[in-house]
Amino acid sequence: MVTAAQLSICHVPMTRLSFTPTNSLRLSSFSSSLSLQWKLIKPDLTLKTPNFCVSASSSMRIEAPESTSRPSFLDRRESGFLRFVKYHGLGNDFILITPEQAVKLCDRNFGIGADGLIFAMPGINGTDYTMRIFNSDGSEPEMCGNGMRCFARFIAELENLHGRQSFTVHTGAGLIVPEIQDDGKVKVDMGEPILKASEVPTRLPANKDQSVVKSELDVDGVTWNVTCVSIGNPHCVTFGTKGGQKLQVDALNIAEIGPKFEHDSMFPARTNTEFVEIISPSHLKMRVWERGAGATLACGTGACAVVVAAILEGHANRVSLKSALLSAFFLLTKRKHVFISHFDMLCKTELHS
Ligand SMILES: N[C@@H](CCC[C@H](N)C(=O)O)C(=O)O
Repeated sequence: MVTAAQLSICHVPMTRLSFTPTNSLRLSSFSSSLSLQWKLIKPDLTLKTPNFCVSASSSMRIEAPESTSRPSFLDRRESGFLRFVKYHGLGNDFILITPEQAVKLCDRNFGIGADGLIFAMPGINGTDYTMRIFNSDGSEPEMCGNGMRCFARFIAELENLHGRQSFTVHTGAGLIVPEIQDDGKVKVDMGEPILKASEVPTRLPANKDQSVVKSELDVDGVTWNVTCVSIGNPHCVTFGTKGGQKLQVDALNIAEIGPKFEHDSMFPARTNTEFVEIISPSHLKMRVWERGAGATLACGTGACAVVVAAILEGHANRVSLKSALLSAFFLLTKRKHVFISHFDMLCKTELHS
């Protein structure tokens, strides 16, 4: 279930970027605001800038967002406090804020703590909204599956939308149309997976059809079999080493091996990496090392990439994440699209081909 946490953050009135809670997302000065505030955050017990302080005190509480007749939960504020909202999709967590509050707060010890920071912005190219996401290292990925599900819920809360809804969202990976179901859960058509090596992108030698499927990648003297897929963002999926034992993902030192994949010269844009254990032909287990965010509990684009790679390598059609909260499967139909959706503690990934 996607839940929300609210963190009260001590706010000292800002000279340049004062925050005015609003329902409107029509804002134009976001880019310059972001670059200004990005530099202001320094890890310290209490973060202080001339404009802003984040107190690591006991002011955090977790609560479900209320559904009231009030116009927006962002409008509810106590004097001297700003409300930030944090959502997670299966533990893959994000701070959702409006551009006026553009501050990097992903630090787990001295900020709110999150895998990424998402900006809900005005739509461009005729879309309803634009989603920009920043990894916890400050890099900007093209797309984020769980982030898009959280984004859709955030927009629904912000705009007081109820029932079945869908809207168009511009992302770095193009147009995405999340669908909020009647029960509030969000399904996202993640589009057609990209397999062409140069577009993933990867420098690994491609097969005749230009894809990199079950290819060899040397990492620290060990040869891994990998399949490279872009779900708008780059993924390297491995089911194990060449001629090695079946991968046992719980035993993997992901903090050691993950960065080596991420920064391998074969991946000019770095890569997200999914390590996958074949539990049975109908059940896969995955751990992910995310580009720019490290080990996370779940990854929507990663789950889609694993499903695609499993099909291409002929392994299986079900995926479960280490968090044990996620089980994914695919369906084959006429459109070659992958979908994620959320059913209580189940995240469904489907490949429509
Ligand atoms: N966790 C996300 C992916 C976030 C972006 C990723 N770290 C990247 O840099 O591509 C998901 O749910 O898809």
